[in-house]
Amino acid sequence: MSPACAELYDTIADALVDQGYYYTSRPLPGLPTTTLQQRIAQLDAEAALQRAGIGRHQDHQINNSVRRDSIRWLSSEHTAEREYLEWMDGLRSGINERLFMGLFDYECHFAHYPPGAFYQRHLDAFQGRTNRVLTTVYYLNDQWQTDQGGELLLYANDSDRVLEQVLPETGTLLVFLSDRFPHEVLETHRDRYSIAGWFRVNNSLNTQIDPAN
Ligand SMILES: O=C(O)CCC(=O)C(=O)O
Ligand SMILES: [Fe+2]
Repeated sequence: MSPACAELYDTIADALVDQGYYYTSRPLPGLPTTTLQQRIAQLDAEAALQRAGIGRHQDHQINNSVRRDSIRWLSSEHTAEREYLEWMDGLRSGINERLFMGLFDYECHFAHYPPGAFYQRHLDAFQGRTNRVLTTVYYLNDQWQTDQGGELLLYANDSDRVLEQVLPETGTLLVFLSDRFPHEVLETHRDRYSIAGWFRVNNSLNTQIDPAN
């Protein structure tokens, strides 16, 4: 691990302890941008993204009033995707070494929100009822302007207080405890690309489905 990474993991771990989330709009060392932008553009052109639903397996359903994005899960078969997954695996060990969170694996999907798309306020996990413990969102849109909508609003738990209003600008990364922070994606006025992911614990006793993803 390079000193730059160790320092970054310290910063992220400290932020998670202090406030439950970490947010930076500064591109991070080793985290790809251009290759992932090219990859999602290619997938989009090939119509390889599919409308996201809510609920899992037999409960999976498309609900236009809740979310209107299209997604595709990343896999390590493609170079750009693998580099992203490897970076997140480094972060996983970095956080485990510092906070003993027992993060076991990581899953993530590309998401495309076309103009008019949004995702209503939701929690990624309910307390004690999921194995998703830490959410990441990474953005891939150059030159996002404040009048283009599509911001992510991160709320304080059980209140309407907005903690962060995040422009989905290339290189911006947000990491937060999945069961603590309600959030929403405001209606976007231009195509909006991102990667949403979840670090999970290995909780095989847990049979509950995850809400909303
Ligand atoms: O794209 C974003 O800003 C957040 C997406 C999200 O909340 C989710 O996929 O659960
Ligand atoms: Fe979410």
